[in-house]
Amino acid sequence: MTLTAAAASATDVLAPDAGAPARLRFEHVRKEFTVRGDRRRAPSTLVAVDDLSLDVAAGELVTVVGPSGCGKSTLLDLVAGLSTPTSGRILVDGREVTGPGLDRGIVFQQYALLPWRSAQRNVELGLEARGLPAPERRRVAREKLELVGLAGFEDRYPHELSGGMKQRVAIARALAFDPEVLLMDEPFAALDAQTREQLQDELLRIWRATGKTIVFITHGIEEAVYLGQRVVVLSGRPGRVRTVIDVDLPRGDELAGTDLRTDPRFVAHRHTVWEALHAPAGTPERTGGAA
Ligand SMILES: Nc1ncnc2c1ncn2[C@@H]1O[C@H](COP(=O)(O)OP(=O)(O)OP(=O)(O)O)[C@@H](O)[C@H]1O
Repeated sequence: MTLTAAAASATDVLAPDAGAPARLRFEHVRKEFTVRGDRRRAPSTLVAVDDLSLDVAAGELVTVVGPSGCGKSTLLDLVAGLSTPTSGRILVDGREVTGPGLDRGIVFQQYALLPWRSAQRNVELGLEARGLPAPERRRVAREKLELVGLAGFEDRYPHELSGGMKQRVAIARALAFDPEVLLMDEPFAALDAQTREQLQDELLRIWRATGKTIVFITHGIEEAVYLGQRVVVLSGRPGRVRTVIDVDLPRGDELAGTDLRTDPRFVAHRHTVWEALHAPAGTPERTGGAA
């Protein structure tokens, strides 16, 4: 199916379920940066994201792909409240995001663990800021480390952990204060292929166990299709929603030890995302699954 053949209205693209209120809503978000001038050039304005609208339902796992520099990280910073939109709004459960908050947890590509703290104490960090008593902090941190498959590694320091383990600690830390939304910015990009695939499965398991709403940014088309219930494809800068693709694939027990990546439906979805990424600028938006 070509992109033009399945063009759909922007409203269809925005609403995963018209009846359910969005957990996360982007309303015509635009973000400009001022680029410093020099002796030859005057300062200028760079539009990183423009008129981006999207709804993410509670409990959804949405992946976001787009060309390098199209504003993916900018978008995540905006949701995290680390920067503010130039215009438009971002809402979490109907409340406008105006700064960082405990309703949003973030996992970056670089684990950002404190090297002088054990895995357990790294996970406890956010809980200390909330003023949770020590026994409660320890209990929650142990529970989250167990959830990410690190029971028994509580006392290890970051330098004693593999890259995959460090990223698990970072995920446990983000989950520790029980955020509504988990924001993940290319969290597995620095890992080797085998560890990455393992953590993708772990993330799906954690997502099913916790029911969190997850927005996952990635460069990888396969990763986007493997993880996402919907794949949001952004256009080149300024980033706009070009296409939203529903991914309808067998999950969990249905898979029964088979390699989903070789399933013809997976291959078809991957191709659809590839086509969307490589479509010429100005191609109409579309939504739906693979052809
Ligand atoms: N603080 C800033 N000041 C000026 N320009 C910025 C700033 N932050 C980002 N940009 C610019 O905004 C655009 C989008 O950057 P962003 O990092 O969001 O893209 P991205 O899609 O995440 O890129 P990549 O896939 O390569 O990581 C880029 O052109 C970048 O140079």
